[in-house]
Amino acid sequence: MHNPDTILIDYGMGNILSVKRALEHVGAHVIVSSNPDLISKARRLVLPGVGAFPDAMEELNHRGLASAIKEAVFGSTPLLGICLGMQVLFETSTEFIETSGLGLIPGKVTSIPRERDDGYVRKIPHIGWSALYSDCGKSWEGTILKDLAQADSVYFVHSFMAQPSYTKHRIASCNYEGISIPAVVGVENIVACQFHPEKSGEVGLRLLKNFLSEY
Ligand SMILES: NC(=O)CC[C@H](N)C(=O)O
Repeated sequence: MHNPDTILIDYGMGNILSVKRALEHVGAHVIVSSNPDLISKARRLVLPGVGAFPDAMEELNHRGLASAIKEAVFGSTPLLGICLGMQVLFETSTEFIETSGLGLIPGKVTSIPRERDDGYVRKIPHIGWSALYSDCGKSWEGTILKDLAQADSVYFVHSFMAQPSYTKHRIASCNYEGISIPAVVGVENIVACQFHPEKSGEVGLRLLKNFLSEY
């Protein structure tokens, strides 16, 4: 039996319902909350997000959620960040204007480069299914990717990419028109994915189920 009470953090930045439905489908008892007290005491947290980085940070800060999330994470609460909810875990982003993030993962968020060395211009945003592969041959045991196969595909929608400062924090990447994009990162009790597990069919659901069992 999974420990109940996964708190899905509501900070006004989209896609809450589809993430809630997907988590419930794999057996989670989900509470949607924007209450800093509840969040700082959660058993497990999910931080979703769609939109722009500066807006997300503004919401997290003025609702008192940035400090609640940090308190929880420093107290070893497992946290899953999804898409923009992954990017805000990093130190800074250059989306629109350089903005500080939560700083829980060393590294920065920068735009996906448009120009390739051979002159080809990438389509931005990166929208669609891309295959995951292990970074530096790292094992996926004990992570949200447990039991997934190399080259299983997941659904991405983004123009920016989060780049961990340390390769040890990279768990999986995808190759988008010749550039390697970090797709899953992990630091201790934090794990985060750039793609949308709630839009990634069976593979996405398996990954959410792994979050409940492994974290
Ligand atoms: N899908 C999104 O909300 C994208 C998040 C972020 N603005 C990015 O472009 O990477």
